[in-house]
Amino acid sequence: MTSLIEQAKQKAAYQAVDEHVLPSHRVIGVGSGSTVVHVVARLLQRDPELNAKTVFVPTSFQSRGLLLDGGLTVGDVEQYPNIDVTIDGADEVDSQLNAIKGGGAAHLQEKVVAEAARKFVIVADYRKDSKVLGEQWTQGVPVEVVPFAWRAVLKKLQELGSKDANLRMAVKKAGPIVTDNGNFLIDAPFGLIHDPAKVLKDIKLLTGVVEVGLFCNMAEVAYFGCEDGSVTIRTK
Ligand SMILES: O=C(CO)[C@H](O)[C@H](O)COP(=O)(O)O
Repeated sequence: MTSLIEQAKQKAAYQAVDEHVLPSHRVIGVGSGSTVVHVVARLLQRDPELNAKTVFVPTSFQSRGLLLDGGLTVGDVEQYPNIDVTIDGADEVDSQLNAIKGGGAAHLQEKVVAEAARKFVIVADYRKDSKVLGEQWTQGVPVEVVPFAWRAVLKKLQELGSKDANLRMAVKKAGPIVTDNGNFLIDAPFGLIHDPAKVLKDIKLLTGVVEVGLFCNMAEVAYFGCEDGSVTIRTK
């Protein structure tokens, strides 16, 4: 039996695909994570002739695999810098549509693919819906760092106020997780984040930081699958 959470993810993903992936679109950005599995499932239900005329730009090893397994054509931002729409999940979304991403360690490519799109759409279940970032997602802001600089960046993050910042460790591998880009990841909790754009800027300026999992003023719309089976749509 499908869990409530899984149903919520599916509802949000299906509705977002139905409302934002248009027959005229030729390049679609596809995010990463468990909600995006449902995005790809819905894309695969479209007219195969339409999908054959469309290129899909993945944001991780995981989403590339989903697209290839589905027989879809994949491309990258180097070939397709102008994306019609990108649909991705999120770890938390605030009332202004700012988001924390990077729970799956993929936020660098996710941000590039989202920024390349004319429209960025978020899909999530009800647990991700917050007024202020940091309410629900308490493990911290994901910060991708070059391995050489991790300890220096950790210290700077602590100085910025994230005293519990920590290197994300791997499961089923000794040592830290390594991102798809060969980097390390620090999770930096900042409590409630009332001004995410300021936190993003402060962290991004630290030498050795590659990308920060704060997506500010990027999403045009978010779809939240709710516990009662409905979908809440938040627009700017
Ligand atoms: O940012 C991400 C990966 O870096 C994901 O979109 C985010 O973690 C949400 O994942 P899920 O849909 O599995 O809850």
